[in-house]
Amino acid sequence: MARPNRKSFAFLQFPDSESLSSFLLRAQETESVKKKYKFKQANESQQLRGKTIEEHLQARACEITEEPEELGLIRDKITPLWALSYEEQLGQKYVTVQNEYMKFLKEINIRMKKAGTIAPLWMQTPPKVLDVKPSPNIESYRNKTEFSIGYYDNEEIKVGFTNGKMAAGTLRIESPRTCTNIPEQAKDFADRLEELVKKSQLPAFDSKTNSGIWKQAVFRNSSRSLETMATIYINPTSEQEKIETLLQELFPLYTTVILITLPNTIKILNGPGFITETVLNKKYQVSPMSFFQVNTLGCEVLYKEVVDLVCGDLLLDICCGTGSIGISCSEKVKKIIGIELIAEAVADAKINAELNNIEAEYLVGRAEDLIKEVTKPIQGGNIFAVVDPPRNGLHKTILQCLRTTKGLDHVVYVSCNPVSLFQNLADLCCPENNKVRGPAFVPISIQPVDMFPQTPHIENVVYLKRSTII
Ligand SMILES: C[S@@+](CC[C@H](N)C(=O)[O-])C[C@H]1O[C@@H](n2cnc3c(N)ncnc32)[C@H](O)[C@@H]1O
Repeated sequence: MARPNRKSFAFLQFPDSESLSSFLLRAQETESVKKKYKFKQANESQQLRGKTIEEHLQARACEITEEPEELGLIRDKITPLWALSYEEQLGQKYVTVQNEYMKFLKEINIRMKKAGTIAPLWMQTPPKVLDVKPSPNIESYRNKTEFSIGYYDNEEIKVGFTNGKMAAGTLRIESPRTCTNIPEQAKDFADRLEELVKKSQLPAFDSKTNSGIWKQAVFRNSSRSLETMATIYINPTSEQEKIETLLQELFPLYTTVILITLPNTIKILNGPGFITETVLNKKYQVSPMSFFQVNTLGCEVLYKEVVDLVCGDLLLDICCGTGSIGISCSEKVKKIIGIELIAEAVADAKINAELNNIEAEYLVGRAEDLIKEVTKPIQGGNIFAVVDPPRNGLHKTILQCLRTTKGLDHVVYVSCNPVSLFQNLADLCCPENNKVRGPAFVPISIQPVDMFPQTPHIENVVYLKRSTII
């Protein structure tokens, strides 16, 4: 594969038409879940520009003639703030949020000037970013750890985290032992799986040649239910039976063991095929493909912030995952409608609503495609939308819909990325113009919550109220 710098396309080269057809089939299968791909035959001049796989690898080998960059420690990569005290970490995160907030206020000013409107009252005394709420646990807090399976220095098979760079020739897998955010149980799982992979004598994935069988693994554990879930990902192979037999050694150790043959064939080898977790006294079933907040105790702090803000007739839980935010708020609202992209997560959400005796409706699909259908029949007021999108933030269609839906006067924006958060808030809070319709929202509170100690990541809960009801 050759991907020109900063371009949203790539040239793919296949050794034969059989490989091409099987690739197109696999691409089609993954398409509906994440992205839509377009494929076309490269023309002659493009073909001339493309390199063969061998030439590509050779060129890369030549690039490695320079002294390789010194490889950093894996704990610096996974937990870059480990050397700071927890207070210093929180201080650093506060500054990150504050900086993005300042950019947002500046952007609102620019848009007001462009629209020729006068500054709304809230701009005279904008809310302050509140102090970061700390995580109750600052080490071993992750309830989900994703491991790569590959090689250390080209030879030794490892299950751990990727370190180094492909282009510098330093890419390798390292043990997670020094990373303080990972629980011992997950580290032990990595060691055990490593032994099994070695014992199998089947190749681990090699990113240089894009070949090999054992690819990755995900370990989930609940400190509340004490349940564990080991999910192992492999490339398609005629040795699947041998792998399944080997993985039986894990059965007595973990509640559930799952084998996923890429791209998406899921086989539950042992146990129920999910893990159960408790957050704010509500029970949740979490399947291997479903999102769940990775720090359970930190998640309680985060959700409590949301629950304290919500109080209405209808709650739209946008990007709802396993339904956990809506379900946490269930005592404060009459009705919940959740929208989520991943079908397995929606299946979990439906079960979770039942488990907690809550009536809720869940829709599978992209929120940007479903939001109009959901908001169109809405009548009356007192509607809350809680949005909790992935790192890249909300789609423009959703932002537009939030602004134009009558009766939807409260938005609680939960975000793991301050950059996309404040960019989206600019669209929700700027004055109306010919691109952005509907009365603006006003930021009422900005509450950072630390869910990821030892790392620079920070969650935020921002409460917005419609300007017309203030
Ligand atoms: C940060 S997670 C939040 C999940 C849930 N609110 C929670 O607290 O566990 C974001 C969720 O958005 C879902 N998602 C991603 N893109 C989406 C889209 N375009 N439409 C709907 N859901 C989406 C993901 O599958 C994931 O479950």
